Amino acid sequence: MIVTTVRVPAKVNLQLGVGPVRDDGYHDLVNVFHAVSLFDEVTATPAPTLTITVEGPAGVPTGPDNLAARAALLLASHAGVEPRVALHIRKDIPVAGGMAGGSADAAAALVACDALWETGLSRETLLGLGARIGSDVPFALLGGTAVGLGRGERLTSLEAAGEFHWVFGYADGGLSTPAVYAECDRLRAHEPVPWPVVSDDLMAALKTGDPVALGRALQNDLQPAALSLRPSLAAALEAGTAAGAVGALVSGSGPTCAFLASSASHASSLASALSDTAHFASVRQARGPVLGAVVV
Ligand SMILES: C[C@@](CO)(OP(=O)(O)O)[C@H](O)COP(=O)(O)OP(=O)(O)OC[C@H]1O[C@@H](n2ccc(N)nc2=O)[C@H](O)[C@@H]1O
Ligand SMILES: Nc1ncnc2c1ncn2[C@@H]1O[C@H](COP(=O)(O)OP(=O)(O)O)[C@@H](O)[C@H]1O
Repeated sequence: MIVTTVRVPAKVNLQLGVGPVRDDGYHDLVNVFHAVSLFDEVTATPAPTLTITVEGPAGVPTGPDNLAARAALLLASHAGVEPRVALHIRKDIPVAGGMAGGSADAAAALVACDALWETGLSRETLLGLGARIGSDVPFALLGGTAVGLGRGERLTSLEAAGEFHWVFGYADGGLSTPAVYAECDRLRAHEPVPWPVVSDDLMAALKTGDPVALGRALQNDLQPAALSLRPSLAAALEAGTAAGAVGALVSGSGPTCAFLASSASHASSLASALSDTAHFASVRQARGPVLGAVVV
């Protein structure tokens, strides 16, 4: 029996510039995605009907609202095949953590089902189907470091020199992405919201691979909203800075905190210092950039 397993990374947003809310309820973004070495795995096995099983944290739906199920159904209907597949998801990416775990699983399911059903869809078609599932899904297919415009789905890959070393502080309990965008709108209701532009400092830091410069250039317009909804994040970020992180920010819509280290060994000592605090449910070390969804 053919079984296909796809490994797919989490992301952190190096820059998340959020423009005014659009008529369709979405926000135009400058979203600089960076894929990091925390992975989910999706295994596709032939089965009479579509089923989803999840290994790992609680709180992930196993019905048609699982993003991997939506991906399998969309691909089947696009390719004109029956969605006869059992998808098993091994989760290591935090749920509702601002690291795009659900989007990652959708991207992995697209790649796994395309391989299992031998539908041979082009990369462009998979990216297009991904964008219909969620704004972050195309990046999980692409990986690396990339800037996403529009909702975040119009991607251009960026060259990044070398490797960056990260520490992630997972929280107890997630934050809802729509709720964080709504809080961002509420906080900015009485001020002009400029159109976001790509940060020159960030682009320069990526070209040279200098972690200190990258740390200074990290920027997340959703961070004030995440902190407003989860005030304890302020002290959590401060703990990382106090422990020597060269950059500290909320990952996307949060509540995961991302800390940049200056080297692999610095990341190890930072991770162990943060593990000794009470700010995080767990602390993980990772490097980036890494590849997007790949068959393993
Ligand atoms: C904030 C980010 C940063 O990368 O991700 P997370 O940190 O949550 O993982 C993304 O913009 C989340 O992308 P994704 O989770 O795919 O969002 P979608 O399913 O497309 O949209 C969910 C909801 O988020 C809001 N949304 C999303 C994208 C966008 N450009 N503007 C928005 O306002 C809308 O309220 C939308 O209904
Ligand atoms: N495969 C999946 N993994 C995780 N969450 C999923 C998945 N499919 C659907 N969801 C739902 O999507 C919500 C947000 O998931 P996730 O992508 O992990 O968050 P975020 O957008 O913050 O990165 C979850 O709370 C869950 O209800």
